[in-house]
Amino acid sequence: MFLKMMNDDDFYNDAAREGASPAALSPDEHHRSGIRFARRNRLPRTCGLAMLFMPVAGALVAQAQAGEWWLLLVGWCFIWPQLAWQLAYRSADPRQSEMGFLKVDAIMAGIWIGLTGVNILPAVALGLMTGMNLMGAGGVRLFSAGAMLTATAALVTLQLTGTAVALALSPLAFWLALPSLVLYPILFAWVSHQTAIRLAEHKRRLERMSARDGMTGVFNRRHWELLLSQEYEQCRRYHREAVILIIDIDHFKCINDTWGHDVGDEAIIAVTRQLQLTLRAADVVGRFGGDEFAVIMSGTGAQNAIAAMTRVHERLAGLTLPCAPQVALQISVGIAPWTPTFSHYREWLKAADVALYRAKNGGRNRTEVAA
Ligand SMILES: Nc1nc2c(ncn2[C@@H]2O[C@H](COP(=O)(O)OP(=O)(O)OP(=O)(O)O)[C@@H](O)[C@H]2O)c(=O)[nH]1
Repeated sequence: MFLKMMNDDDFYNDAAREGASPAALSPDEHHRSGIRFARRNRLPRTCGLAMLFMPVAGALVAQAQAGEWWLLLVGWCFIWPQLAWQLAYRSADPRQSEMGFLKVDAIMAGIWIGLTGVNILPAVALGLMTGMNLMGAGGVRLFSAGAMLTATAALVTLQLTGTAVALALSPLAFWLALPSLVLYPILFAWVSHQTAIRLAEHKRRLERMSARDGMTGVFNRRHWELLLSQEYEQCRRYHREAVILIIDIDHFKCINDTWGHDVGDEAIIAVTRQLQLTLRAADVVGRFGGDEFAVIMSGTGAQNAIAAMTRVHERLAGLTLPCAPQVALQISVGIAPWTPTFSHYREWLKAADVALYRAKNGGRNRTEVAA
């Protein structure tokens, strides 16, 4: 789980891969997510390969390898990380390219393991770095593929170059490999931690988006009903007082038709603000869609709810919309106190709806309490 979080987009896209929604990401989003993926690998690769230079160089000296290998080592450790990033960034499919580059790293690690005669500490440092990157980016599947590539590349290199296997541990090799063995896992953990923080923020944003109405910021109907069902359970268990209110703007269609939808939207936002300003912070305001709102008042009786709504009526009477000062904003309200006769929260909701209907039929701009 933790390693998978290194690659947070994969974490979210598991459902898509399993067939739930293959078209979850648009091509643009896929491209951007690929670039983020490549960017996440950039720092570990840059620092990791730089750290590997000394242990591998030390072992190359011991093996007296030819000069061109040194050029390749310098190129891999210091130029390749920037080149890989640039290539992935410019690629049509950055994720796919980066996956390929991780495999290139695995092959290169195998080549160095071969050229150093499987010198144990550089080999462990090489395997550790590439292994962590592969596992973090693509899980067990990519790690296994990478491990195979590393092993094959090491065997082929040993064969082709005729390098003698030198498994012995030297103090110099130990000191040259130590920084990468200690520092790279710490760096990798830090990058994972940063990814986990971003993932948590992303999750919070998604949760907020899924619970709130986009225009007004109050709870949407689905989430409000969830909170109502919880309130209903509390009332049933502890027989405590609570009321719900359904609020509808009067003649809203007329406001829309006369002044346009922009003014209609402004009216909806104005009513929301008046409700928020007038009601207690603990009251749960939701928008049912259109011009209809709902409120849960926990620990409150019908009389207090009526008093609160009288204040809202008064505030609205004194309110003018900047874009349409002639518009008179009025609301009708249906109130339903909880009673033990309700066998489901929907019956409670229905009672408030019936009260609202009575308020509308009784002339609007008024509050009615369920019988
Ligand atoms: N501007 C705007 N209008 C919306 C929105 N959602 C729904 N509407 C409109 O709101 C109107 C709802 O009107 P109703 O509540 O059915 O009727 P009304 O005119 O308010 O009449 P009464 O409720 O009987 O007083 C419809 O014309 C919808 O098209 C929105 O987000 N913005």
